[in-house]
Amino acid sequence: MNAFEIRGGKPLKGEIIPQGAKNEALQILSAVLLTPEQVTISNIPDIKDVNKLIELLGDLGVEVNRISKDTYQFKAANINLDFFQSQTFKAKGGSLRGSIMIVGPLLARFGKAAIPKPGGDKIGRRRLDTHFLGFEKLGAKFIYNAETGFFNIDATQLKGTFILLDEASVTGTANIVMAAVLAKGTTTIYNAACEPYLQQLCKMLNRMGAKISGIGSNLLTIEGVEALGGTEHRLLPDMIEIGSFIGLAAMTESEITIKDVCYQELGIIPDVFRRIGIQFELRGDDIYIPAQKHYEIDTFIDGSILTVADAPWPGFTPDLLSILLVVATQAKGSVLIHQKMFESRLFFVDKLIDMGAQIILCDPHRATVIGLDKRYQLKGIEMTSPDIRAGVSLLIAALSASGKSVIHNIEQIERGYQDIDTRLKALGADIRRV
Ligand SMILES: CC(=O)N[C@H]1[C@@H](OP(=O)(O)OP(=O)(O)OC[C@H]2O[C@@H](n3ccc(=O)[nH]c3=O)[C@H](O)[C@@H]2O)O[C@H](CO)[C@@H](O)[C@@H]1O
Ligand SMILES: C=C(OP(=O)(O)O)C(=O)O
Repeated sequence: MNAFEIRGGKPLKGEIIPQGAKNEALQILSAVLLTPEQVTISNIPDIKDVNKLIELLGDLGVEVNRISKDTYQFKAANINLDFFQSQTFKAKGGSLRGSIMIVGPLLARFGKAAIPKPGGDKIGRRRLDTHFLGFEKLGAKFIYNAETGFFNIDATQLKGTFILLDEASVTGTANIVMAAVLAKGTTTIYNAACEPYLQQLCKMLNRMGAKISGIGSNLLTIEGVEALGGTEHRLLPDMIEIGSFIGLAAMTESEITIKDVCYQELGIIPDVFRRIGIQFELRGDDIYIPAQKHYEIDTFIDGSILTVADAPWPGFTPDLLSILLVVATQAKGSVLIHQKMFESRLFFVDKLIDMGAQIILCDPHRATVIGLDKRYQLKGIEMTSPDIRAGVSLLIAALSASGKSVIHNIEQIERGYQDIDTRLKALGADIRRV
């Protein structure tokens, strides 16, 4: 297992280009299964999760052609439906949460699918009810085989209907949309997730011939069509990477420019970092963060302690809460971080406490951070990354800390951040793989 060794406490400087969005990539790649025609996708990040899904598509019979570093052509003309029952599929599909999103397109196009219990981060219970309830509403039947660990799903002809989602699940909405585009009649999805990556998916599907309206809202209407054709699609920059780099700059007192961020797609993210006290400017479509010694956490208007909580889009994404928490440890003031969606994502704060941060873990969902205002520097330690975003938060903490830190289990970080050590080194970070 690889680890990063970091010698922190050095300011960084320079420009960084965010990678294409991991979570958009997983939706968009699944959608190539909806057509026998060619789909070209660009700005694909070269990261573990995405590469695993591309490999899985290849195993299913999709012709995969890498035409440049970040651009691929896909052609799902001949799909091998028997691959579903194989142990290879079980192992590969089971290790990647995003693999659940191949079910919607396969049901839509072939009337059947199977899926092993999917993986992803161990950040609390992660149910899939929304996906399954949605498919069932469209007419699919599920059989779970406890012995093999597979869900087998059958649907001779999906039929459009009204679906009120039990929660605004991101991958759930994407999956149901992909199932509904080829269903007979009209599907209405209420309480749909509406984050930018889903909007991107719906726009791409419309370019392929689908009829989806209400894009960007929580009420999607999908008129089923007979077939979809090929298209070209470019992924947005990864907004979680962008947020991570804003946090990195503040914590390490660095002057950093984040290039081509597609600012209009970042929603409330910049405002939340501003409320933590971080200053930055929009220059064209770049975010410029000056080196800043101190930053002060805002209070609510009535003077009470600021709370930052996650919420379905356009609320603040849960994937940036761990990063915000780390950044708050060196701010002036206090903040309550409330992770509502996931119940095991805050336990990594014990490592930050070991490094010298002042944090009270109130319960599995809430942590109060008492900012040090840089009175004391965090100190480097040896630690293990429990999940992708905690991993990057610890990396940011280590880069700001005095002395040496070692972060183990960096596979977790690398499933979502491309060449992170090389890109940080280019900014002047002292980081090496051991
Ligand atoms: C591959 C991928 O795209 N993963 C993202 C996707 O996961 P994913 O699509 O798996 O997450 P969901 O949106 O389904 O839900 C995430 C968690 O939030 C809870 N929940 C969700 C909606 C809601 O209204 N109330 C609520 O409590 C769910 O029970 C679940 O525990 O969206 C999550 C929420 O933005 C992100 O953290 C993941 O990075
Ligand atoms: C939790 C995440 O990913 P996944 O849903 O793949 O576990 C994430 O990207 O922060």
